Amino acid sequence: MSTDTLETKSWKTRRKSDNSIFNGPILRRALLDSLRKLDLRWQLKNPVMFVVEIGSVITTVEFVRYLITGPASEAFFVFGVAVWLWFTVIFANFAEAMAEGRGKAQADALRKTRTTTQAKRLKQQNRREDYEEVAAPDLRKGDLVLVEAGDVIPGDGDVVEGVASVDESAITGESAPVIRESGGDRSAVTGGTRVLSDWVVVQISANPGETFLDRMIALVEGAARQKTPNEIALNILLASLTIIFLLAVVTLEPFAIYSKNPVSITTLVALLVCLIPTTIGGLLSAIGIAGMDRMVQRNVLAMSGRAVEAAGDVDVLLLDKTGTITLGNRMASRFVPLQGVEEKSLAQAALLSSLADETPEGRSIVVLANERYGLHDEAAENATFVPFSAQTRMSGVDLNGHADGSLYKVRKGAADSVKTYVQEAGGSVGEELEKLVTTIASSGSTPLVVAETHVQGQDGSHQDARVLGVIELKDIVKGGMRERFDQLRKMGIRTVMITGDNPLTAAAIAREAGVDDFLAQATPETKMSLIKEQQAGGRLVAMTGDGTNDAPALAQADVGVAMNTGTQAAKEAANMVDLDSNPTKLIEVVEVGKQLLMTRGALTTFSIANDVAKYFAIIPAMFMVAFPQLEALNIMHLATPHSAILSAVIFNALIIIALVPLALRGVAYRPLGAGPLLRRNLLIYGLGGLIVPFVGIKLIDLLLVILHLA
Ligand SMILES: Nc1ncnc2c1ncn2[C@@H]1O[C@H](COP(=O)(O)OP(=O)(O)OP(=O)(O)O)[C@@H](O)[C@H]1O
Ligand SMILES: [K+]
Ligand SMILES: [Mg+2]
Repeated sequence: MSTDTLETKSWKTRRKSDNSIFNGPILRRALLDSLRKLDLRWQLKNPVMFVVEIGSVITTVEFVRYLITGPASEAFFVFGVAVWLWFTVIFANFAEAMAEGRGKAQADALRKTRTTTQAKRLKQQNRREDYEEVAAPDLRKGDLVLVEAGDVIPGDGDVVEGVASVDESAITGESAPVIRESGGDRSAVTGGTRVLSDWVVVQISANPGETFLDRMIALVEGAARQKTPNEIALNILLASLTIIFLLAVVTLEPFAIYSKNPVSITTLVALLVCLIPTTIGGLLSAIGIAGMDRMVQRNVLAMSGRAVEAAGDVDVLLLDKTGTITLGNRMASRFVPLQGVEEKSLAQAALLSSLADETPEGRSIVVLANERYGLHDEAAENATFVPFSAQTRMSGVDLNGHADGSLYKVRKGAADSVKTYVQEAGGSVGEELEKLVTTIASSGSTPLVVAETHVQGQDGSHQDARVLGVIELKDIVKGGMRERFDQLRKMGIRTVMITGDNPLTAAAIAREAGVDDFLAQATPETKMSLIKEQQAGGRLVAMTGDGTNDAPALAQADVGVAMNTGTQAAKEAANMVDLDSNPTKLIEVVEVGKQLLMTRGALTTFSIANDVAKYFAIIPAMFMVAFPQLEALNIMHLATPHSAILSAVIFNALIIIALVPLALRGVAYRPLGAGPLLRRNLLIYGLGGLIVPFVGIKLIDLLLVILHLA
């Protein structure tokens, strides 16, 4: 038992202590992997590096040829070019392997937390005593299992009965236990976590091999990674540039032969490699993997690279109110009867309507009725319970008491829903209720209206409906919300709170939390259509939520972040899961996304600018003998044609390895608008890309001369 707790700790500690990118074991594994990735089949997915590797093979063959035929000086030069071309490919492989390395180490640690547990599978529903022991891998979707204090939860699922505190450190790394309970938006449990106290019945929601832990392992390991549309587009651009330069270089040859100064194959290959965008070609995939990894560092699991990119461009953020902006344990705090109704009979009706209400709201009503009025939850005879739904916004009970077929119904729910219900049953709703609801809602609390109906006669012809009073549900806005929303505003992101609650409560909470806008009385459908509307206007929408009623919207959003505490439905629909269940995590998610886009943009700019300088180094070197007029181009004054070419190739390889840390860490993020950010990057990486190679190639050339290598 304690061993896997230890493993758990090590996965978190590893992550925390790991902020230096280069650590021993990861480095060793990456070095080996960069040799493994020399396999040409692997290189096929990266056209730029594929061409470089073919060039390495050609120059190696050339070297062997010169070894045999001489002259030795030429063999020496060709050897230098061949070696540095191999290095170019290996450095690019190394960048990718380093990016993958941390994920692989985490996947290993996670695998160790997968223990083979025994499960207590219930033979029938509602009979907790009656179970059989089976191995966790034998569980299937839909199975019900009992998990008691001390047991490891055998698979992913939703709590359908009971409340328990759960140690989820195996996946979240947080040691504080969390509460998981049936009925509300905190029902999801994850296989491999442990129940600390009490018991729960869990309905298994994933077959073996498809669990959250499996998906998490595949994700951090990069096994599930696919190229994003942006990456594919950039790759096509890089491939096109490569083809253009390839054609340009090939057509140089007849030109050179005509000038009676044929250029060697090695020189042509060197020229080609220097001109094609090897820097970004070599670092592109590392940048993407590192972006996903930075999400994991922040305890966010991004299911796709596409979601991470979309996060960088988000315009609108939709947040759900209860549990996301507020603490979410909406508790009944008082019963307020209408005139002529006794407080106790309101409490009695409220209790009756909540006996089978498994939501936290419902349970809190039972508790309050109990504490305040000593009322007890004796099971009602002949009761049909009406569970809460986000569509009806009501819950209650029908009591079929008497032989004469009379019916007694109690309903509680959102004010407008219950009002409509009462009016449809022939009752009336007065001024007094209106005022009461307004007062409670304006304070940010949620009013639940309680009504009763007596139905008489076999055909239900005689109905008598009336409102009894209101239950006040109190909720609290989480701390630090306003600051976070201010920050989002600075980043150019609009925040909208959406809630199933009434407009007055929504307005009060919205004001207190400092969101830009809100939408009240939202159903799952309206949440979804709001997102579609925004998307139709060309905006990228992010949404955070936890409830089952958020699931369709989470799936529709460009970036859907589900709280780990939420329901399985929400977690499955979303394309990110926040293990810390912190709704304002989206700020960090956006930052990581922006950082990814900026890093890719900056290194692409740098790479292309960079190649210009190599052009100035190599072209004069190639043709100076034949065309002395080209002296004007020879602004770098490199020692010899050979040293010029070799210096350019060496620089071209070294720049990749030099930029690996930047590719892995990402460029520094600043909350600036898109315009200033672009200008700043063009200045640094465009201008830098132009200047750095001139200096670098010149220095390498000097060094080669000093060392008598050229
Ligand atoms: N157990 C319940 N029984 C009856 N009515 C309820 C119950 N729980 C909530 N309601 C009413 O239904 C409304 C809608 O609830 P729903 O869960 O869809 O949204 P919400 O939790 O208020 O908001 P959010 O979407 O931010 O979570 C609530 O505002 C409340 O008035
Ligand atoms: K290049
Ligand atoms: Mg809700």
